[in-house]
Amino acid sequence: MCFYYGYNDFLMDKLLQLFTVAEAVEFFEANEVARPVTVRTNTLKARRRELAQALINRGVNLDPIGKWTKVGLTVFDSPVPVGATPEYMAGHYMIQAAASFLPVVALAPQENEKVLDMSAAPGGKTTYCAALMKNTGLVVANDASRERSRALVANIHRLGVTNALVCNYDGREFPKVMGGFDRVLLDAPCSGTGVISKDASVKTNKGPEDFEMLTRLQKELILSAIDSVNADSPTGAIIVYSTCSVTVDEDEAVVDYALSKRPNVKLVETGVDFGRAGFTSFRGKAFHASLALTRRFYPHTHNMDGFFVAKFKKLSNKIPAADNTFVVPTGSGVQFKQKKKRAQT
Ligand SMILES: C[S@@+](CC[C@H](N)C(=O)[O-])C[C@H]1O[C@@H](n2cnc3c(N)ncnc32)[C@H](O)[C@@H]1O
Repeated sequence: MCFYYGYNDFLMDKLLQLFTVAEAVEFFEANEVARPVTVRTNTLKARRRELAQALINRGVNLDPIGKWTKVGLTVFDSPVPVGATPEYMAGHYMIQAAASFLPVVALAPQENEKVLDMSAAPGGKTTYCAALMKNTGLVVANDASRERSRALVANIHRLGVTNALVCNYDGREFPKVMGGFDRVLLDAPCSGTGVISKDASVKTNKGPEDFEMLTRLQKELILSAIDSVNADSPTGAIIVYSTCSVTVDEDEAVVDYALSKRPNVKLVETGVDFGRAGFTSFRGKAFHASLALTRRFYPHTHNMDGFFVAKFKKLSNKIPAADNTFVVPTGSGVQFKQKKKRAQT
């Protein structure tokens, strides 16, 4: 199979652990085929019906993506490049993979909230958040890479987003730089095993040390994301963790780690009513039972990129720590460590 599909032994083993052999073959086959081109209507500037008509008038053959989104269109074929139409230039839509809508659907940002997109470039999800918030409140669009942030800034301008602030911190520096958010999206840097049809180099360019490095970073980032949210937010206190990878190490294992380190959060329904439930155990390791609330999306079952989405609700700004102290994270209002009072007997 490695030879036939062109994967290295390490990744082939990892992926085979996820599926029966028959389903693994379906997954590998789906990775050989490009996913449909999809676009998201930018509701800050356009309505889907009018956008669809404008594109049809240019000879584009399209349809709504599905019942679960009111803003997505699938483009079957087009006589003009969809990234160069006057409607595209005017910011009426974003070319965005259908699966990449899902973390924002789960995040469900509200008008006038303060939202952090911790790893935002090139901005598909930031601009979707801004549209749902109708350009009110604030979206802090952060990405560690200044280079990748150029596209983020360009998309923010093209789509007419006026409530975003772009910055280039390492996400692990939050909430020290800024905290108290109503919602945080961590669309984490990952191995990209869900998007092999777009980038076949993933088949061979990742080894054990890459996974070690990535999962360590994902674990550090998810704790920062949680600590950056204000549990007392009257409308939110929500964290969404997503990846475009299907490996358990980068998905359920990271979420399970976060639940163990931050008992002040719990998993909740993602609000996406399709996708497969996350693993509650894997290769003999049991995860928290609530991992069943997370969602997995696969190219061979949903005809979209492989994706993982988990949604947390933060219950308290205090982190019960192992040494009997409560740690109140910086940026959430108070900055101190306090000895937990012993229960009076
Ligand atoms: C999956 S991509 C984000 C895609 C983006 N959310 C979108 O929808 O357009 C992951 C991003 O994480 C950024 N990144 C990597 N390490 C980071 C870190 N330590 N802190 C913040 N961002 C980081 C990368 O530069 C990359 O742009």
